[in-house]
Amino acid sequence: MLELQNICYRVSTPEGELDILRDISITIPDQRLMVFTGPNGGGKTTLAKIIMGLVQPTSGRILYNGRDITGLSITERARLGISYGFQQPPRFKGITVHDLLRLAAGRDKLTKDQCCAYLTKVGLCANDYLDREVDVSLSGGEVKRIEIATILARRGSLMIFDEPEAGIDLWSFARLTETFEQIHREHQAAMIIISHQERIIQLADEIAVIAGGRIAHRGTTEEILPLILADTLGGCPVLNREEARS
Ligand SMILES: Nc1ncnc2c1ncn2[C@@H]1O[C@H](COP(=O)(O)OP(=O)(O)OP(=O)(O)O)[C@@H](O)[C@H]1O
Repeated sequence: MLELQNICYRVSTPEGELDILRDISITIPDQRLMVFTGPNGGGKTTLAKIIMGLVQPTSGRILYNGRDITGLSITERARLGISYGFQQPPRFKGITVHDLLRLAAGRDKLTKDQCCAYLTKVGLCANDYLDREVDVSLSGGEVKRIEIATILARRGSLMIFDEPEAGIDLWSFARLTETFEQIHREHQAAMIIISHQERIIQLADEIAVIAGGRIAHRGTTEEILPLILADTLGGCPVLNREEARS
């Protein structure tokens, strides 16, 4: 179980101090599929990076399975089973897709067939990709899918995907959605998926709408999706309601 307690993140800018995240508290039980959604710049990626240890919160605590991991490095968190797929994945010149999958799997020795299975889950054919370098010759959508395959190969207990739909074609997206569904159905891991896609939002056990550095709203798909899909001519109804309350 992941517990975020009163997470704040403040940065100094030439214009002064800027609060990116303001007192975020949320608990994500094991095997839960949580979707973070909300307007651009709301703070979703920053929160995901704080969970992974890429960004250190200004204040607040992160507990994973009861242990305080706030001060742990990325590597230590990865060892505990947390993995994160970047919104814009890095490339690794000189490293093949096969190497990357084997590195991700760690001690598990991956056979070619297993690599093939992971690539298939993201809509890629192993024959075409296993020996290719993860360099600039790959398209954005290909790198994105390869990175997601490495997260699957890691077999962690908490997988965080940052806009997995970005740059991915409709066919691969459908395959990817099935993969998320399967992981969830088979209780393989907890997942946090940052997404703006209705199809992914529909998979969620719970949705958190993050806006202005706060959790503006939380609820089930049934509660949140109609609000998001409602007429937004006057702005986001979820957020408007929050503003009216405060
Ligand atoms: N180090 C920083 N210095 C200044 N501003 C920052 C810093 N890190 C994040 N921000 C700002 O904080 C806000 C939240 O960024 P973040 O990437 O978390 O948003 P997001 O909800 O993931 O957005 P999107 O949906 O566009 O990916 C943005 O306005 C961003 O420019």
